[in-house]
Amino acid sequence: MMSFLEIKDLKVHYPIRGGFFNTIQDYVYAVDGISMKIEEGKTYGLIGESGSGKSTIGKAIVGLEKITSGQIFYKGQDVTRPRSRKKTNYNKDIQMIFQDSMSSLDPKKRVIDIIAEPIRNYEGLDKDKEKRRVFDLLEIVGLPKDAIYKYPFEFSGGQRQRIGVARAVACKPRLIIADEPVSALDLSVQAQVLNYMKEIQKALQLSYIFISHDLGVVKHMCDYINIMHRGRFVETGDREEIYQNPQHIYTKRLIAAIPEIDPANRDKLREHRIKEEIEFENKEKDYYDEKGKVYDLIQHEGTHFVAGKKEVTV
Ligand SMILES: Nc1ncnc2c1ncn2[C@@H]1O[C@H](COP(=O)(O)OP(=O)(O)OP(=O)(O)O)[C@@H](O)[C@H]1O
Repeated sequence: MMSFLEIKDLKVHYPIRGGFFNTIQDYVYAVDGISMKIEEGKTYGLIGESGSGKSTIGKAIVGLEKITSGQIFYKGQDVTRPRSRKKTNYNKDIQMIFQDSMSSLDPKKRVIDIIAEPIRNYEGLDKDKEKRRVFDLLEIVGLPKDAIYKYPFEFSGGQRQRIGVARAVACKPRLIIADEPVSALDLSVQAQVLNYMKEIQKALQLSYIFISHDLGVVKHMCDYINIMHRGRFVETGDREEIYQNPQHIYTKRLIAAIPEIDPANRDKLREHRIKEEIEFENKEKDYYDEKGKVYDLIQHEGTHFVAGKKEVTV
């Protein structure tokens, strides 16, 4: 299938200023050369530890973060510069939702105004049609009609996250970038939110970029997974390739860190985790250069790519 969005060699570097004249002393290489292709109806995981650059990629794609270099193509058009985005509907078609629904939803606004905001920005429907659309959206995300005149604080965390999703899908986007959308929620509520996100995906042919630090959470969501470390992809592939046949020492370590629910297996898992930690330390120089930078990706097989020195990965 053809991809509708392509990210090429994206870099976002933040200057670190200091000294008497507040000059640039160095850079944080938050995102340092990542490429992705997004197809319709698919889910892509962006997984890595805190600080690996996941959120920065999401924000750079939706225009909340300035891109240092690289390109974004949408429907074949170069939309890297914000000014070039209008004619392709890029800003309407690519939406982002965040982990903390309490701070991302305006507490002074009622649900109708929160959800209708993008509709007002992009479609300008008359009041009746707008209200009907908001009712439809509430139904899609499983909230009652009377939610419409309430304020965000009147809902639970899981319900607020549904409001965030309703707002994100209000103008029928093609891609939603979901930044840790369930990590602030209880386990049981996490499953509910993930399930309806999947249902909405099917109904609307949506694609997702799903950001998480936890490979366990995204296991059943993602078709493709990009494992991220130090601003770069260390391993990319489809779900089976990553979970069943991980190649990079960092991916192996992340998989070993997935919590074990069954108490009978916990000791075994702890041993496995320690083994992977030792393996990581012993083999680090094969997978990272002398400055600690992740090597370029090399094809392992099919859609499975692994960063490392050639002799290690083939
Ligand atoms: N505005 C900024 N100025 C300077 N450095 C920044 C800025 N925003 C992010 N960073 C740095 O860039 C790196 C990547 O941050 P980012 O938030 O993308 O990571 P993340 O993988 O999403 O982590 P988390 O899961 O904690 O959100 C971090 O080292 C972070 O400290």
